[in-house]
Amino acid sequence: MRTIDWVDGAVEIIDQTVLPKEVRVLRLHTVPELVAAIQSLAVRGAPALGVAGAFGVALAARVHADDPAALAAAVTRVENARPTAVNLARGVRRAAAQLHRGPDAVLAEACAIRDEEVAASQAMAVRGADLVVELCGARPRLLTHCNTGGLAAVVLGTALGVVYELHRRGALAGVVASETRPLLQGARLTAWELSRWGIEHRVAVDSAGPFLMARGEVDGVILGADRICANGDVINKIGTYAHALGARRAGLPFIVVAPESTVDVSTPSGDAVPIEDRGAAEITPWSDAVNPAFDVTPRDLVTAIVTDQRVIRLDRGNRI
Ligand SMILES: CSC[C@@H](O)[C@@H](O)C(=O)COP(=O)(O)O
Repeated sequence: MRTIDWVDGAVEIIDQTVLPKEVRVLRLHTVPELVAAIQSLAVRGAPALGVAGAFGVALAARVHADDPAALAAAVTRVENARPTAVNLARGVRRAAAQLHRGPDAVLAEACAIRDEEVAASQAMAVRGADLVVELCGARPRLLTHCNTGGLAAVVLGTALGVVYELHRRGALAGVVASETRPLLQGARLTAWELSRWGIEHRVAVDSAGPFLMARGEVDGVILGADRICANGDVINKIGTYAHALGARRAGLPFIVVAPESTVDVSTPSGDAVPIEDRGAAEITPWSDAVNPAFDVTPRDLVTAIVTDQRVIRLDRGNRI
């Protein structure tokens, strides 16, 4: 099942704001509807955002075919809907590069991006599972954070695709899904996807992660990325850095799985990445708040990055 697609002239997504209580399909016909879905996290996760961005340009190209100024403004709105995951701007720019050839060419490019992400998920699952067995043992217990499944990547996913592949091989002893405050992508979305796949798992509060590692309850950490910088710094959901510190202290492998579409060599390091702050309303009605949605894990805490094309062993000095 594709969690985002182009169907009969509209973008169809599974509304991730209402899972797991309800499986609701949303049809998005306009750029404002698509931007609202991105900003509410009805569609989210770096690879899925790349596809959403490209489909957004396809919507804009149809509606504003005769109005170049309105078309440019709509494309910019989609590109700026969220700032951190590089896939969104990248998907938008790739699709927008076809605008001079007309709406059908834009849609074809967006569908190509979708298909590339599907293929990338399958490649990462196999390569990542091989690496996990090498680094974490034959039947590891893994901790993951946020949601990196098909919901975040059209089908299968990045880190969660690796988890699925290990399960398929009979090479998985357990999964801890870190709940992922404040929007609970782990407790709601990852738990839902693991249940659908028949994979046993336990949800833990985010702050339990480093303690579970110290107590010997997991053999490795595997998660995704929203942007991988030229120096190897990894930008991912807030809480990732704490898990990386815990893994280092416990001597555990810390593995990042992301497609090449998330690798951004034009961003030199984590310092240069705009980190979305989602405001106080998401976390407290009583106080001002600081609510960074992502953090920066420095490259020296990362054991390896698995993409659809390669394994980058940062622990061995490999470079992006
Ligand atoms: C395969 S998804 C990798 C990342 O995009 C994921 O870990 C993440 O941080 C998503 O953040 P979100 O704010 O839910 O879009």
